Amino acid sequence: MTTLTKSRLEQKIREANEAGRKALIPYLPAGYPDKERFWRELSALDKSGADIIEIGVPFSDPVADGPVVERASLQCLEAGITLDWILAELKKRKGGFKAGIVLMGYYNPFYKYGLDRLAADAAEAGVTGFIVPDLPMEESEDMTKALAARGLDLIPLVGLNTNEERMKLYADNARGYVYFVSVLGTTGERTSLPEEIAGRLAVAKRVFDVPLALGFGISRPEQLTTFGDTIDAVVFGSSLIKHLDQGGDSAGFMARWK
Ligand SMILES: O=P(O)(O)OC[C@@H](O)[C@@H](O)c1c[nH]c2ccccc12
Repeated sequence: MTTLTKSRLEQKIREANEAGRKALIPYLPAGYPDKERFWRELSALDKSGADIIEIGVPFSDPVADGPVVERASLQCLEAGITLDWILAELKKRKGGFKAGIVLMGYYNPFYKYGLDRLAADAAEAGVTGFIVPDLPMEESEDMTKALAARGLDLIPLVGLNTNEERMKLYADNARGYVYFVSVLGTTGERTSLPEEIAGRLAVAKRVFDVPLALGFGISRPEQLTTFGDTIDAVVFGSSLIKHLDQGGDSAGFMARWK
């Protein structure tokens, strides 16, 4: 594949690492907790240290979402949040965020929108990448191509059950960063992370040139101490949503990570 420009997402993570810290990637479902406040929280995340912001596209059958994310995104779905709305609202704010913007969503709404149109409109709206948990690598060529034509990345998800051979296949096309899923199961906070993570991360670190982001079940920096430099970025969703539900704000949540 021809790489026209260096990935903005990779750059964001490298910049954070050069400043001596892990890149921070908060996740919020689009339109959560409500349409207006969502954009305020997004700006607050952007101003309080987010390097990349992952925006969830609500979907009726979110197979990889745990209870907290699922409830939040269903609420957004019921409030009428659509991919069109997300792209139109982002377009109005283009250039307003320092952080890279990634859309996380299931394949069906993207496919229905039309992959070329999606890539064009997303680029216009300032989006820099996509995460599509239910799109297997074997079926991702069309989307990867459509996105690449606009300089956008499709972020691969790898996990504890991804063997080295398969990681190498992903590595051929990996751009932006690799999302390493810390648990076998759905999103959501965990009291402890599986012990085999460190070993699998070490393999991933060897195989991939792009940065590694760890996500699923992360709520505090202390959970990361054992992984040292093998991870370059951290993703958190459920813990941020809960923090907002309990009356907190995004800036307060981000302060934990300073
Ligand atoms: O909620 P957690 O455990 O912090 O995990 C991140 C997560 O919410 C976000 O990245 C995400 C939400 N739904 C997903 C589906 C697949 C992969 C990732 C996601």
